[in-house]
Amino acid sequence: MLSVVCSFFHGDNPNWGLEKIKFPTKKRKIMGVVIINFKAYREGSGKQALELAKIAENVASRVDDYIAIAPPTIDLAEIINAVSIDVYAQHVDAVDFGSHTGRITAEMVKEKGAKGSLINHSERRLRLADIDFLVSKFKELGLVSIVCTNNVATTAAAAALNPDYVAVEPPELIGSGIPVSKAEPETVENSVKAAKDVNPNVKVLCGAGIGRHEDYVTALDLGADGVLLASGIVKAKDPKAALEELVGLR
Ligand SMILES: O=C(CO)COP(=O)(O)O
Repeated sequence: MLSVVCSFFHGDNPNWGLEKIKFPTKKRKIMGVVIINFKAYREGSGKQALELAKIAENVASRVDDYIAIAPPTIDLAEIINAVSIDVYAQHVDAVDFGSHTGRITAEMVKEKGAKGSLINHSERRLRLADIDFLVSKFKELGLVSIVCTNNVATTAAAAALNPDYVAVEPPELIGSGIPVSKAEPETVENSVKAAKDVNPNVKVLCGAGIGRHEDYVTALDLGADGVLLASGIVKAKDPKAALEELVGLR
């Protein structure tokens, strides 16, 4: 996957006799997965969630990267009806329909049109047996499973359950603005290796502190299929500009 990336053309070509001219860096041509988790941020819920979803849809329409969103559950139905990009839940409970007050089942989010869900986010951890239950249930229902993990060992364990994606996010870097792909490249690289050793079909995302184009490029260079991110876009002063920068449109 080494150079899916090839996204930089630093431009002085001596053959053209234009040594002195610096051509602008051209960023596009990176086609990974970008999943934006709105969490329970004020900027990512209610009316603002809808605005953010439309921004993601607009940017997605201008690139070949796979851009999807995970808004709060309460906003899922409205957003799914309003945009054409894939929408994921942030969490579902490991239960079937039944007497479970306040719970959300996988069937419920599927009925609303969700593409899948994050499972076991570090802010919403589950027991191993529950993760296994959900991954199997998602397969039966045709939902896409994204199992979040915190390190190399748990990434390998999650990959063994055969989800569609694993997403490694060191909790100490979440929301820090310090990108995992720069601060802990070995975590990303070794997670990719460990996950693919166990399950060559699983796709691997990394997340925590990702916000800039170079963080995304580095993640792909390290072998990841893409990034899972939140605050870098959701809490940005100008989320549209931030997402455009992330995917290399500016
Ligand atoms: O938890 C995350 C995405 O699920 C990462 O959050 P930040 O992008 O805010 O670090």
